Amino acid sequence: MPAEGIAVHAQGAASEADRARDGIEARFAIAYPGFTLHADLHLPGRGVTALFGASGSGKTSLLRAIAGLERHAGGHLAVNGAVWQDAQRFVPTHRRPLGYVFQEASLFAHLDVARNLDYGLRRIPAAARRVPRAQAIELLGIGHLLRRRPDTLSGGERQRVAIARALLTAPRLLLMDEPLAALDAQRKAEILPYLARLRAELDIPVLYVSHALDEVIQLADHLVLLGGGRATGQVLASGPIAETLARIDLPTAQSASAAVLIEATVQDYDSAYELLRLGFAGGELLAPHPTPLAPGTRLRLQVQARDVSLALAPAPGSSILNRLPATVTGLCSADTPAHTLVRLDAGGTPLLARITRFSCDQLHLTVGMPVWAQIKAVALLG
Ligand SMILES: Nc1ncnc2c1ncn2[C@@H]1O[C@H](COP(=O)(O)OP(=O)(O)OP(=O)(O)O)[C@@H](O)[C@H]1O
Repeated sequence: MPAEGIAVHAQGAASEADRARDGIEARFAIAYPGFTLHADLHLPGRGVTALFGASGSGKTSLLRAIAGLERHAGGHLAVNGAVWQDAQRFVPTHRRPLGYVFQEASLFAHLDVARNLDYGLRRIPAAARRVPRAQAIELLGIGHLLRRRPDTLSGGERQRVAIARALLTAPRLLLMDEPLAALDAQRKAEILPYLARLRAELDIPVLYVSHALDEVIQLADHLVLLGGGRATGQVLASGPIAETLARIDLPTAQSASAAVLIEATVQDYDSAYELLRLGFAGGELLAPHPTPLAPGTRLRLQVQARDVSLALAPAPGSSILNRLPATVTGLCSADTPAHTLVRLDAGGTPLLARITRFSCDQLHLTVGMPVWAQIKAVALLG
């Protein structure tokens, strides 16, 4: 394996170096007894990249390789121009400017929140700090918790402290390994907006391991999909989130929970019916919401493939609010023999519809056909 890694690097040294300056270059051949994963990734140097895939596909192993917690011969890692591993060098984990947030927050039980944060700060000279202490506290909403001990905090609060502490270590890369997996749905919903704020307000690239698609749709800009069998992990795709989720050749689209991401902007609010009118490239959508949101607010929407039905004409007398003219751009079998997955284009925005194979045959759907996409529910993801 080392020979392969070096050869790839030597062939295009100049262009590799240029590319690596902007982005994360990660090439690893991970080989454990009974499991292998070859990854050759060029990831954006900013924003959130999700490492998503089934249990055992190698997400954590890849993250540990990137952190330098496991040393794999022949590996190559450069983060926005800084080489952390190649044929000649291996920067040990404690010398890598990275923050690591695990599933369970590992705070010091005998220290209050303020001292837990200061512990992160100790080894970072003031000039090197990238996120001021006050900003980290404000971003994670933990100002009122500073005098509390970790055992008096909820799981979500503990995790917010752990994230703030990771930010204070002046990271050039933030690694998060299922940081919400130990939380119940309510705690998860509480903490997700804080993570979305980090994405919006900090210029630190994040690699985010998850196997929860809703989390990924809410947070990620780029998606790395891992898959494979029990003994072999594989990178199935790596690309911008919206485009990659709509690829019908991938298991994400073929599963019963398939969904696409639409970026929309609030147009106005009908307070009599508590409905938001949202604009996006493919038209307008209405979504119930208990409170007004300011026009111009940008939102991520999740549209489940199972909530999209198709009609050949705009059906009158239906309770479905959202109907969009669209074109069929792809058809393939879904997760069960009874279902078909239809890819659609609505004014440049890809959509997925999971319909019965029977309906697909009844409508004689073919690629290129104009249809009406009827969307039963739209989840607003903030
Ligand atoms: N240090 C190790 N030695 C041997 N095998 C390992 C080691 N670490 C991980 N594995 C194996 O590598 C495979 C991938 O594990 P990994 O934890 O990376 O998967 P994952 O996608 O993060 O899974 P999950 O979502 O369940 O956390 C598994 O089969 C695991 O048993």
